[in-house]
Amino acid sequence: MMAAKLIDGKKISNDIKEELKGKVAELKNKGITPTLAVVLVGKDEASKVYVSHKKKACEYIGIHSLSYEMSEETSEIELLNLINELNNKKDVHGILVQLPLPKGIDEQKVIKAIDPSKDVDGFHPESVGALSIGQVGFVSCTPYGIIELLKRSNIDIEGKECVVIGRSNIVGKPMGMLLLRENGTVTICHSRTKDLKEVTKRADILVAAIGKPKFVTKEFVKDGAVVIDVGIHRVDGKLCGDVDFDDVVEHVSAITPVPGGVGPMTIAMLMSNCVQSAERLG
Ligand SMILES: NC(=O)C1=CN([C@@H]2O[C@H](COP(=O)(O)OP(=O)(O)OC[C@H]3O[C@@H](n4cnc5c(N)ncnc54)[C@H](OP(=O)(O)O)[C@@H]3O)[C@@H](O)[C@H]2O)C=CC1
Ligand SMILES: Nc1nc(=O)c2c([nH]1)NC[C@@H]1CN(c3ccc(C(=O)N[C@@H](CCC(=O)O)C(=O)O)cc3)C=[N+]21
Repeated sequence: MMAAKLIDGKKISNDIKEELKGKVAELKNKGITPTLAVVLVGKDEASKVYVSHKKKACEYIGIHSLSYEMSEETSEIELLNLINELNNKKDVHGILVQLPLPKGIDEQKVIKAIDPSKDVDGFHPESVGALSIGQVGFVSCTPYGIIELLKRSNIDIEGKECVVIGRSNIVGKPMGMLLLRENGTVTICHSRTKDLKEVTKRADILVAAIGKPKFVTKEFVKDGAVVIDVGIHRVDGKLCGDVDFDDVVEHVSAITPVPGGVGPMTIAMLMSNCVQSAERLG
């Protein structure tokens, strides 16, 4: 039995937002108002919630947010035209197209249309490429937020066994790249991994991004490991993650809760990327 330390993503994200407020004030003194364009297509309920959180965070920090809500019937061409328009607007510093997009719209094509210098989600192939070869570019907000959570909780990554469950383009893969950049020894698991539990039990730092509620139980976790829960699910009206929190909490040295862990950090890093973009683009 050990006393697990709760990693407070809400508090750490608030610290980051306070720091950003100062930077936004400096930019405004120079006549620059950081501006984020948020594009929401269709009627996905979860997306609406996340987008509203993003707008609220912008307001709090002083970032100007432009909102584009398009119907479920929007065509790919209409969306590409809007992105092109936003690419050409000098006073827009960040463009975010909320995923998932309705069926019939090619997500990769849409992401590719965003000017990489405004790609605050870090999803453009150029941003992904930059991350993988160690060049400057926007980093995907969720994994970037997880690195900040670890650093600000004084958890060392260097030399540690880091295991990521999930290999999506927006979480698992960039997470692996970032942990590698921090000199972790990285393993990425997925649905074809054999003996998943044997692999995850090696982890000093275990990141769960599977998309299955309470999937990770204590059988997956080494005593004293650090567990980061990326998952977010609404089950019986309550939020939970990919980790069975109550089952593992006694066995870990530190863990992120859901809600109040990784989610708020995703938003904070999006804000950080917007400010960075405004600093670069002017
Ligand atoms: N808090 C936040 O800010 C964010 C939270 N999320 C949440 O994080 C979770 C993951 O998101 P995302 O990466 O987009 O999800 P995806 O569904 O795109 O990816 C899930 C990954 O998990 C793997 N997987 C699925 N089942 C198993 C299994 N039984 N054993 C091992 N691996 C498995 C899949 O493997 P394979 O590739 O082989 O199919 C896939 O790589 C979701 O709950 C999502 O809602 C997402 C983004 C941000
Ligand atoms: N282009 C794009 N960029 C994204 O960054 C993106 C996306 N599409 N599509 C969906 C995922 C998911 N995501 C979350 C953001 C905030 C919370 C968040 O704020 N969570 C709160 C609670 C949220 C709630 O109340 O439901 C928490 O965990 O405490 C969660 C998940 C961003 N994503």
